[in-house]
Amino acid sequence: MVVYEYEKDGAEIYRQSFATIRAEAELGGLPDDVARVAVRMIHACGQVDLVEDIACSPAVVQRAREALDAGAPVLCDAQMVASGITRRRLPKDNDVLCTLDDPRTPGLAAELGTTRTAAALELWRDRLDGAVVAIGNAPTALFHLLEMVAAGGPRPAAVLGIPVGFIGAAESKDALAASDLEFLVVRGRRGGSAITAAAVNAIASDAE
Ligand SMILES: C/C1=C2N=C(/C=C3N=C(/C(C)=C4\N[C@@](C)([C@@H]5N=C1[C@](C)(CCC(=O)O)[C@H]5CC(=O)O)[C@@](C)(CC(=O)O)[C@@H]4CCC(=O)O)[C@@](C)(CC(=O)O)[C@@H]\3CCC(=O)O)C(C)(C)[C@@H]/2CCC(=O)O
Repeated sequence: MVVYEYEKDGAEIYRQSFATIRAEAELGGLPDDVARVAVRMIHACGQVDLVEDIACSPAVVQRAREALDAGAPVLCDAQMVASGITRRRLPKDNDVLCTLDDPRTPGLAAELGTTRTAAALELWRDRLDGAVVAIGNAPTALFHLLEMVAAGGPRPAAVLGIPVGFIGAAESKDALAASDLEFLVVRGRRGGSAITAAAVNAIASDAE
C-alpha cells in the first residue's frame, strides 16, 4: 500500500498557507484591512504576485463590512461566486443572490441584446441599493452594472469587481476603478469566481 506523508489537519493547512502568503507577498503597501482580504484572495489562486494587481478605494472593505453588518445582500454575477461564499461567516445571515438562472433572464438578454450574466443584473434593481456586489466571472455584468448606476440606478455600498478573462475583463475593471463607487479590483486579465468569493469571505470574517 502506498502511504504519502502530507498534512491532514485542516486548521494547520490554513495556518501554514496564510503564514506562507504573509512571508512571500508584498503586502506592506496595503492598509491592514485590505491586506487581510488580499491574503485570502491569494490563497484562492496560489499566486502571491496577485497583490501587485489589487487596487481599491480606501474605504471599500469598511463599507462592505458595514453593509453586511446592516444585513445587506450579496449580489453575485455567477452561481460559482455565490456557491463559494461561506454562509456561516456572514454576520446577519445575509441573502446571497444570483439571478442568472431566473426564468426571466434569457428573455431579458434577448431584449437587451447582451449576455445572460449582464441581463440578470436587471433583476437586482430592487435589492441593489446599499448591497455588496461580487462580480467574479463576467466582464459584461460589470460593464452593465456601471451603466445602470450611471443612468441613475440604485448604488451598491461596495463592488468587488474581479471578472477574469481576455475580452473586456481588464477594461471593465479599469472602468469600475475610474467610477465613484467603492471598489476592489484585480487589474488585468486575472480574477475569477474563487478569488471573488474569497474576498467576500475575508470581508465577512472577523479573523484571518
Ligand atoms: C464569455 C464568458 C466567459 N466565461 C469565462 C470563464 C468561465 N466561465 C465558466 C462558466 C461555467 C460560465 N460562464 C458563463 C458566465 C458564460 N461565460 C461567458 C459568457 C458567454 C458571457 C459573459 C461575459 O463575457 O461577460 C457567459 C454566458 C452569458 O450569456 O452570460 C456561464 C453562465 C455559461 C453557462 O454555463 O451557461 C457559466 C456560469 C455559471 C454560473 O456559475 O452561474 C467557466 C467555469 C468555464 C466554462 O466551463 O465555460 C469559467 C469560470 C471562470 C471563473 O472563475 O468564474 C470567461 C473567461 C470569464 C469569459 C469572459 C471573458 C473572456 O475573455 O472570454
